[in-house]
Amino acid sequence: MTTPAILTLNAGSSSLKFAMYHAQTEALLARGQVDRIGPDATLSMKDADGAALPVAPGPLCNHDDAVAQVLASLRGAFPDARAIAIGHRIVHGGIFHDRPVMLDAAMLDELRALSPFAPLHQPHNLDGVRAAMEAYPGVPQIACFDTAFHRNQPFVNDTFALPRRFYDRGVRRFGFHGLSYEYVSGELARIAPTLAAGRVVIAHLGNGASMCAVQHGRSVASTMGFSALDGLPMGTRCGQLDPGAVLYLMQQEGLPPDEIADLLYTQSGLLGLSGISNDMRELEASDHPHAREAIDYYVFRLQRELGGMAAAMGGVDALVFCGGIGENSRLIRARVCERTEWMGIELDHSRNQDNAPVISTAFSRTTIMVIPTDEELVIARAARKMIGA
Ligand SMILES: Nc1ncnc2c1ncn2[C@@H]1O[C@H](COP(=O)(O)OP(=O)(O)O)[C@@H](O)[C@H]1O
Ligand SMILES: CC(=O)OP(=O)(O)O
Ligand SMILES: [Mg+2]
Repeated sequence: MTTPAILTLNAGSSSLKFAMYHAQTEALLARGQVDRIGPDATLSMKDADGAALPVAPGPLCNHDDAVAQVLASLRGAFPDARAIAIGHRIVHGGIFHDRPVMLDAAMLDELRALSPFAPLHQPHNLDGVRAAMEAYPGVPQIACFDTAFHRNQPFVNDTFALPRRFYDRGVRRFGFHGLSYEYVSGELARIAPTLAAGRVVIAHLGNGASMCAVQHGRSVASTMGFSALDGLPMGTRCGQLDPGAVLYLMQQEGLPPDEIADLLYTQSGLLGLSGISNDMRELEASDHPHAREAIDYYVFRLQRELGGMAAAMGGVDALVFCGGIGENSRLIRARVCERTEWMGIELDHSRNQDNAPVISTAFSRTTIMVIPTDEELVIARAARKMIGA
């Protein structure tokens, strides 16, 4: 007897996250990741209870290697599983895709043309697709877009005040992290339908970070814009930046475009400000003044953007934290909620310390929640639906 399975792949610039689900029951069978793809890469895999599973030995020097070793590890641990669909996280779906699509050669060409819009994500996402197509010829491959959730935002959040022709050419705000927002909004609708029908701010605080204003279940504003650089500061990305600063780097400091891209994507954010680490745990543990200032800046920007998201909806009924920092950092959550009583936000410090699902006081006008996100499950559900499993 074979087990029909759905695989999900989420290929980042230096990581590959994956999961496998039972196609009929949607039960998680395994999840894992390859970190720091290259000579020092590591591959780990766990079962649904979090117990470590053995992985295949072999090189993890590039994305092709990583996909091959992941597939070999899954085959080794689940010899009876048969992949009937593979779902992929694709960061950029362009201006038209507001839902998942089946991948074929023409669609791959269309998505490859979007690589300049997301240079640090899209090419790797598509490398993952190619490697999976070669390993599983004939198995349906489904693209799930990070941009889809935001595609029907109002024009005022979709555009920049540039001449119109650039909007028509796709210089728009795409939002990103949409799979996470879809999961968290869905969970909120399940746990607290009245709140989900109102005005919700979701803060996705991982290595990449953004906030989204979700009203009546629909994205109306978000902090990430044209690229995954905008909005909140992140592990290594700058977040909101005056375009004049980029002009200065080009014109006065003479930095070529590739170096500027590297600076903004990989040397800025928490890492750039602290000079110590991109990892919030390390910064929280450090007593270096630059680590403290990096956290101060992070919190300050979060508070400013929170005010902006609330303003976009005329108020806020629920604030939801997710992502590695949002789900785990008591310090960041507590500090973001400081001096926010004017917005009706009142944190219950002991619930926050306990990492409780609801961390606001009984008197808080705004409910504050922590909902662990699950982008993989959103991808698996979409793939299942696409093939009619
Ligand atoms: N207990 C914790 N306290 C503070 N930060 C944490 C904690 N656990 C994880 N993080 C932070 O979460 C971030 C990674 O988020 P995650 O969502 O796992 O990343 P990715 O975007 O790669 O999926 C890192 O900055 C890490 O330090
Ligand atoms: C779109 C984006 O920023 O994704 P990540 O946070 O995974 O880098
Ligand atoms: Mg992430």
